[in-house]
Amino acid sequence: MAPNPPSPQEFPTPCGKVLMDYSKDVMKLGFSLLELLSEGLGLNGSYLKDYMDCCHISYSCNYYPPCPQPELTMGTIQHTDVCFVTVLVQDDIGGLQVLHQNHWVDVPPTPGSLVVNIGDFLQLLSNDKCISVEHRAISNKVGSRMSVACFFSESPWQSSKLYGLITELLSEDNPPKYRSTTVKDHTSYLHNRGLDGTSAFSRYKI
Ligand SMILES: O=C(O)CCC(=O)C(=O)O
Ligand SMILES: [Fe+2]
Repeated sequence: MAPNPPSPQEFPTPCGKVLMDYSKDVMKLGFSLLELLSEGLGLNGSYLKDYMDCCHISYSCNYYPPCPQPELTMGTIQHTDVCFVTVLVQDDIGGLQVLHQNHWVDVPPTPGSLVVNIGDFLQLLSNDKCISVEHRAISNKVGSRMSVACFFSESPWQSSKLYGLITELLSEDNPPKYRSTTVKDHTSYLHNRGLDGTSAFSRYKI
């Protein structure tokens, strides 16, 4: 959706306008979140947005049909998001779960609310101050479910910038836990590896 949104003809007719309108608002929200997260990390408010080579926004629009035997399958398997931040809107069916202290915890839908996830790159940049949450979506037999995840990242195809611990956060007490990587390298590693449910971070551990 950004920086180069598709042309209106490329969208399915019912959702083109609504996605474009939503994009404008969710971008404002995403940039405010990046500002707050920068401040939370003790950095200048514009730090994270400026640090990203080019803010790339993509969507994953998920449709989960009802399933007669949900215990035999999975909606979206365990993973972390390959981005800085994700803003997710879900309908009222439910199914999203996060891994907390080795237990799967439901993230029940709250009308009018959005879910914000930290992604892999923010964990890498912040040296684990922000944690890229393991999550999944389970299937259900109640009815079909939809969710739209908006990822704030950088285009894996357009940038070869190396992302690692933010230098301002580096100190004797806070040495880098991970080696730097590019969005392209991390994305292609995950695509080749597939969704096997293991953490991607062990690969970068120093
Ligand atoms: O459907 C959901 O609630 C989660 C979707 C998700 O994790 C994703 O698209 O990355
Ligand atoms: Fe996700």
